[in-house]
Amino acid sequence: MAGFDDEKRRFSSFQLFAALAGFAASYYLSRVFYHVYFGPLSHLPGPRLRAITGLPAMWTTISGKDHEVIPALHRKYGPIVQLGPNELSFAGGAKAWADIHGPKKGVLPHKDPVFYPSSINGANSLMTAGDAEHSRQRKIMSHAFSERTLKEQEPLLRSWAEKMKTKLAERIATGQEIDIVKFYNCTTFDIMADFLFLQGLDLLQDGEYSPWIKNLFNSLKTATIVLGFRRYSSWINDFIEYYVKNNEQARKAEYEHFRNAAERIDSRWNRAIDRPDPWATFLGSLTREEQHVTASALMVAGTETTATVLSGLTYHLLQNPLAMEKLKEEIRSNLRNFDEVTLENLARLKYTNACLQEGLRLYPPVPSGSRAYQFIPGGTVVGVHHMATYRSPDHFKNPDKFAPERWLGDPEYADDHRDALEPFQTGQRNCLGQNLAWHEMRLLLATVMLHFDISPGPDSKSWIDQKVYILWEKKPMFVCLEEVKV
Ligand code: HEM
Repeated sequence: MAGFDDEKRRFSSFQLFAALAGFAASYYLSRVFYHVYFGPLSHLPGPRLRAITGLPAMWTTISGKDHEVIPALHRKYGPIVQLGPNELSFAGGAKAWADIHGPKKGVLPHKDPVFYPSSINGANSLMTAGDAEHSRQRKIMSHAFSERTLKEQEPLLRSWAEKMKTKLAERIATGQEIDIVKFYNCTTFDIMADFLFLQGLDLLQDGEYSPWIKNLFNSLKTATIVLGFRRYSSWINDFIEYYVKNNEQARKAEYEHFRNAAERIDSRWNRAIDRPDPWATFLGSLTREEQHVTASALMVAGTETTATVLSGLTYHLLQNPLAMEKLKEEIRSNLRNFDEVTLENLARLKYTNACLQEGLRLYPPVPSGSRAYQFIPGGTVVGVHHMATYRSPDHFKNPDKFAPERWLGDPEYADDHRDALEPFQTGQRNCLGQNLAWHEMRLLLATVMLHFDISPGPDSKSWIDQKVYILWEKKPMFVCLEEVKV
């Protein structure tokens, strides 16, 4: 009899559990059903599965395929695509840029805190600062990136370009292989370190990455995978925020990057130099903690980006020998020797500038763009997708073709929407370093083209087959260089 009672109790507990589970499942399904068919995003195009679950968006991100999958979705569904239950991607050209990022007086796109997690020391850089703090920091920092300040730093920039040229020539003499991507990276990291810390990182000296920079590149894939999971679920995000935020072991790579930048900032103030140091003014107006996070941010934002454009452009020039010849001809006929390679002279070279625009279009350094969030409805993450915009036939004729002429008034490309290209983003949160980036890109490109004939090395055609972990996972690009007497 007792056995029968036990059995009955067990049966009713099972029934209760099943009823609760059934209730939870139907509640969840009805919410999903409501969201997909009647919710505020229900009228927007995109695959139904993506409206139901964030899994496909997570998978696209962690498999490094954002740059292929999202443009393909835009080609199928149009300029607005729902990527996940609360995520929209835009590829609508100039209007999308203006609607999402501005300029709109007084309205800042609020940044997605998942994409821009809090820093190690709790201070904010421009990238993560809230609205009020952002305008204070931006005002302080904008002097450092003005044309006047950059002109003051011209000798420093030119000295690094000259060093790159010397080191490339030395490498040719040794007969060793030349990975041009590495040389561009070594140069841009040395330059940024020299601005920030008053001393380069000695990367160009041997044409090799230091452990700090190797660690930085290696950590991008893990960071993207963590980001994919954080965006998939607010529970996972909360868990990571709670358990990982102050766990130095779990954030080892981040801590190492931060410490490397912070230590060098501290020692910059004890270093005596005999050259102008315009960055002292802006860095000195930030708190020491802000200086640390700002240096950490600039050692990524102001380095790899510029080297990426140069690498992508070199790839496209190697695949388009006629364009390469035209570029060399413009540079060599206008600049007779390195003394004439000045920021002012370089800004006048039309074909050089058109090649760089085309390089930025075909291979934008942050291919997926950043995620701001706005209020359509509250909390929906929105962003303009660079690759989807720039490879869209709605905006550019022959979108996959390298055609610098499209920036030079060629009637064949008269209907291109040139104002859709905004690699530096628009609005109050656009790239503060774009003037510096332009000078640096022109200077390093012209230095290579003036002094060397460059031709493809082994496997260079397939170099472009890459994944994206926030930034391009750039492979080595081996090239054959021959020095030209100028
Ligand atoms: C071709 C090279 C570059 C490209 C394509 C580029 C692109 C961008 C983009 C798209 C943003 C917006 C990011 C976001 O909101 O998440 C940005 C922000 C920023 N970039 Fe660049 N960047 C380049 C080079 C540089 C350089 C050389 C520096 C400085 C040395 C720099 C400093 C910054 C800073 C400080 C911000 C944050 C601005 C703010 O939030 O107010 N960038 N950049």
